[in-house]
Amino acid sequence: MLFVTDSRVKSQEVDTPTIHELQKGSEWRFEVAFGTSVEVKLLSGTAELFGTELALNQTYTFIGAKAAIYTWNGCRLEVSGTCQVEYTAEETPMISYSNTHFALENLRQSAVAENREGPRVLVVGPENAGKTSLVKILTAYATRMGRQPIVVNLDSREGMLSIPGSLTATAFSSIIDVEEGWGSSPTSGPSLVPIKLPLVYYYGLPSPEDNKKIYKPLATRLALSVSSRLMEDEAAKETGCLIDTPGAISQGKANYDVIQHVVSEFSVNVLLVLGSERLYSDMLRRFDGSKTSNDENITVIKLSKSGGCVDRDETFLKQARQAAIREYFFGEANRTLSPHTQQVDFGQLLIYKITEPNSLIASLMPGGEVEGDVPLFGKVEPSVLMQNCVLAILHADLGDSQEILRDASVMGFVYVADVDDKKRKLRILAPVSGRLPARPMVLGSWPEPALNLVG
Ligand SMILES: Nc1ncnc2c1ncn2[C@@H]1O[C@H](COP(=O)(O)OP(=O)(O)OP(=O)(O)O)[C@@H](O)[C@H]1O
Repeated sequence: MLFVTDSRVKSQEVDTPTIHELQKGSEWRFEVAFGTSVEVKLLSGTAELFGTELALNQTYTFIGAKAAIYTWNGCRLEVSGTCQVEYTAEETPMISYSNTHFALENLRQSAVAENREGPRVLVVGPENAGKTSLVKILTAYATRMGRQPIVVNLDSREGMLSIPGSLTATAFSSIIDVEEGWGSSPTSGPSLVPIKLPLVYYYGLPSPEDNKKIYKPLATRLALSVSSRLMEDEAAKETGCLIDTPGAISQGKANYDVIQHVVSEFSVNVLLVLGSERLYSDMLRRFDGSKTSNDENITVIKLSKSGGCVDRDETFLKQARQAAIREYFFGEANRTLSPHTQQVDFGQLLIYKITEPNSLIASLMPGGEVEGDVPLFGKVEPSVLMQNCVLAILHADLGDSQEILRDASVMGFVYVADVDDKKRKLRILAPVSGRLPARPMVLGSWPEPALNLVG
């Protein structure tokens, strides 16, 4: 979801606003394409978007959004602009989602009483089952009660407070931005909603299956950071963590090893299974009644998928990824950032390409002797193929081994605006000014090259 003040977009909003009267327990579902905008204002009553309350009389602008505004007690909404799809639904799973939140609250209270960690919650389910939306709702409900959940995103297809391709962990102590969803964390400049700074790892591939030898260790790194944060930070310890996952690990037994890995690394004690009877029964068989490493029972809970969940087509998802990359560097209308371009020589950069064992290119990678036949990364020379790609700068040193590169977190991302093969120079867009640090950089294949970021 994006907010922009663009005259081309605004000029389409000439129609008079529509008023929606929502009965208690219902939601207004809407879809807005990229390139058009819809403005929503709460005129009376109370309403929330994926758990985050809307303020009365404030105008929220949505671009490239598929979402729902739910009301517990009834409300009036004023809507301007054209939605691709919009309707009101009386039947929603919100009561069971809120019961889940209160069940987690009970676990948090007993964790405090027994000086243990709050629940570590894993959400699994097929693609578009509403996993991310549920994690947003549970995060928003927890923060509304003054809790501080750590939210972990293990879905590299979409970024959470970072660009797609990354895996993150973030402490949420303040509200989620209504217009932005998770949004991206600003690389510079002020923000209306308090800034959340994620810990970022770059996986650079769309699915865990693409390279489990990188994916699983990254999940382990995140789990280690989360557990040390839970040890050090009382508010986070009481609340526990909420983990979002990619649909791919829930679709077929071939990837259950990834679920097993995440459950054991994060000491997950609550497994929420969304929208699949078969997955629920598989998870029950595998985990129900088993114990975590700290001897707590693992509980598996089935939740139904919301009828509002929409299958997003590839064009929409691609536009969302492009918007997330643009936003990382440039921010949005109410929070513009100041990225900086600079020329660098080919020789100044050390770039590694992430290996995809399933792809043929991998077999052509030079060097590397880690784990079996295929190296994790291959050194690559800058070339025009990198144009419009994003590179992750790692918290690592130039001579570090493949395992250290694999386990290193991300300092920030840069964008390759231009490559001049003849002069052996690149034009790089960085979020902040100053010389690029002398650190290894990683090129993945996800997200795909961004279009025209600097024109
Ligand atoms: N109640 C709802 N009304 C309208 N849209 C909704 C509703 N719930 C979810 N959506 C939308 O449906 C889409 C799929 O939901 P979501 O991203 O939560 O699923 P997911 O299981 O995380 O998907 P994936 O596995 O692809 O990451 C999203 O665009 C989301 O905003």
